[in-house]
Amino acid sequence: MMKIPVLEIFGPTIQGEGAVIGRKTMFVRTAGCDFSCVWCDSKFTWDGTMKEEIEMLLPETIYERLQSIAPNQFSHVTISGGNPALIKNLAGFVSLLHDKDIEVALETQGTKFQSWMTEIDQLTISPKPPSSMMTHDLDQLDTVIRELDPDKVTLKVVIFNDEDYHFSKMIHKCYPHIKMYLQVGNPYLDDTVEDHTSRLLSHYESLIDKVMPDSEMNNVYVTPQLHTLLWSNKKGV
Ligand SMILES: C[S@@+](CC[C@H](N)C(=O)[O-])C[C@H]1O[C@@H](n2cnc3c(N)ncnc32)[C@H](O)[C@@H]1O
Ligand SMILES: Nc1nc2[nH]cc(C(=O)O)c2c(=O)[nH]1
Ligand code: SF4
Ligand SMILES: [Mg+2]
Repeated sequence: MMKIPVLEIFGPTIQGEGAVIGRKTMFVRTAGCDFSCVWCDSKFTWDGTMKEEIEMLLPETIYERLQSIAPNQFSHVTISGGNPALIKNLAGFVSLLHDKDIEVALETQGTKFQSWMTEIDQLTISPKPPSSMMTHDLDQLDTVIRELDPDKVTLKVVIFNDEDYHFSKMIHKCYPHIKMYLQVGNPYLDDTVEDHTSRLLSHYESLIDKVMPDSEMNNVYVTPQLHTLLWSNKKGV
């Protein structure tokens, strides 16, 4: 079986984002991304600063590591990155987890489709808004979304400003049948910032204030990143 480039294995913790926010889960974070968002909270997955720490691991080894740090303490694993959708051979890992009765979630930005993605229980696609300084190829996004079961997919757009909000509305209009999460952007990537919780909550409140009067956004979920409210942008939580 093929090996997977892994940068972090941690948990149990709460899933801080999206459709299963609050769910007790383990995280497996893969290395490498095809984007370089200016506000990426996991830059170490692609900027080269941690390249010595990347381990090429077999699915069985990742499972053993998960069990050794949290023996029988989980029934859910979230795969994030970087962009785990760059990896051609995650099928074996996903089916190994399913064989053990473990649910599997995946975080990706929607630039690549792999056949194993149809096996994921909760797939979050997070198209990148203008503030990221990335230009999302919307045809590519559409190709990925068309391959997936709408009931297992959610969209999650990170919002820092009005342009991002407009972008989220455009995406929501294109895919009204897919659940849409608006997630407030975290500008405090240095986790030593003072008062991060009250600052983040006030950004969250501003986003709520934007959405509530908007009759075109009656079907959306508006969330903070729960883990950053608690722990700022600390690694490994
Ligand atoms: C680090 S990314 C990894 C998965 C994939 N590359 C993606 O972007 O969807 C995980 C999630 O964190 C979100 N994210 C990254 N930086 C953020 C920030 N500064 N504030 C809020 N959300 C952020 C991304 O949009 C994505 O939904
Ligand atoms: N607790 C927690 N929840 C998360 N949800 C998505 C995360 C990610 O980095 O993809 C993340 C993360 O890094 N930590
Ligand atoms: S796509 Fe995800 S991992 Fe890649 S740079 Fe953007 S936020 Fe970071
Ligand atoms: Mg994160």
